[in-house]
Amino acid sequence: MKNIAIIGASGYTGAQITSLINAEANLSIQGLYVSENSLDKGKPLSELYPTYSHISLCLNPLTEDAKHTIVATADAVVLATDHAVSLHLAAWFYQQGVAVFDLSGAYRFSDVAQYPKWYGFTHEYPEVLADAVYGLAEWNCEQIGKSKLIAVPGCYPTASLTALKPIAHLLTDVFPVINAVSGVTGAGRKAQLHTSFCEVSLTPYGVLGHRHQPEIATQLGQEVIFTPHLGNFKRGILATITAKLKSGTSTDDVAKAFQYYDSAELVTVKHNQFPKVDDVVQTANCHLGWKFDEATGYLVVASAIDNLMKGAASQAMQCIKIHFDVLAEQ
Ligand SMILES: NC(=O)C1=CN([C@@H]2O[C@H](COP(=O)(O)OP(=O)(O)OC[C@H]3O[C@@H](n4cnc5c(N)ncnc54)[C@H](OP(=O)(O)O)[C@@H]3O)[C@@H](O)[C@H]2O)C=CC1
Ligand SMILES: CC(=O)N[C@@H](CCC(=O)OP(=O)(O)O)C(=O)O
Repeated sequence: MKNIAIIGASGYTGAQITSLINAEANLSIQGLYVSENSLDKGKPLSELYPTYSHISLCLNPLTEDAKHTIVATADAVVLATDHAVSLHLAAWFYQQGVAVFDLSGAYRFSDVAQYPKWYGFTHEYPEVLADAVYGLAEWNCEQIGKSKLIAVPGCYPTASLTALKPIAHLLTDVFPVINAVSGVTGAGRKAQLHTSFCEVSLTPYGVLGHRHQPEIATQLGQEVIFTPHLGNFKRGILATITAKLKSGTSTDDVAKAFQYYDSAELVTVKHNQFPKVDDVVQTANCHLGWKFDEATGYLVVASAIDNLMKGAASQAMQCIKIHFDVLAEQ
């Protein structure tokens, strides 16, 4: 039995992973935490999320005492907090010997030079960062098992990399073009004008400047054009990607490349059939669909995930299970 503290549990991803951990026989919840002065401290999680009325846990303020109790009693912490909050908490818990599963972007780049530009802070913990592993579950299983600091990928990078990594060896110098639409929960639970009901309307944002572009490019080993869009739905991401493949590539070559996922429980690949967001919402699955034009060498591959699940909480759960080998204990 592994005991897990969840910090940022009142947020969308934090509440989601709380429900997943609560449902696992071999995991227990050490406690749910919000910031020390949170308006929600002391409230039952179910007051914020009546859908979780079966979870009778309250939100605790993350005081210094609480942090020390977590170190003494928890095997791991999940950080479902903003990048700038995770930056410090991840380093502190990691240095105390607690395994850290960070849903933020604070440890996703191994190069410290990337942080000021994309996250607006200088990374103060290069020695901790050096131990961090990128938690793309279907690709980095061995490393996730070994490191006690897992940087769980962003939602758009999960959708994009799951689609592109199998065909990375077939790409040319032509940058793959990723157009992705996300539901509004991708922006988190806090009130913001651009995510309010009357403001949301399908539109691109972060054009040629979203922080997930370098995250995808770094992990793929190839530059990409990435354009995110905010859609007027709550959950889910659909990334539709166009890529020019090497001259002489056949449809069979592409099919063979996607066979990488033949043994992957959560990734489904279809040829000439394209995924829908509704089919993956509330699930841990990624649905891929592709079509290849041998005459022009262009591939279109679409990838659908639930941003709060495969794009955050359920991928963190995959990492937790890999790391602790929870399934093997059952
Ligand atoms: N939403 C999504 O689809 C995805 C999000 N992510 C990443 O996951 C992280 C969480 O995102 P999301 O759930 O959307 O965010 P939310 O804004 O919904 O939730 C943030 C949580 O952090 C808490 N919090 C804020 N400051 C502190 C602090 N100093 N100490 C402890 N808790 C704190 C908040 O509670 P309070 O303010 O009351 O203290 C709240 O519980 C972010 O880094 C995000 O980038 C990654 C992939 C997908
Ligand atoms: C719709 C929306 O706003 N989505 C978020 C991405 C959420 C996510 O995956 O984020 P992190 O890399 O921040 O962890 C955004 O574009 O910033």
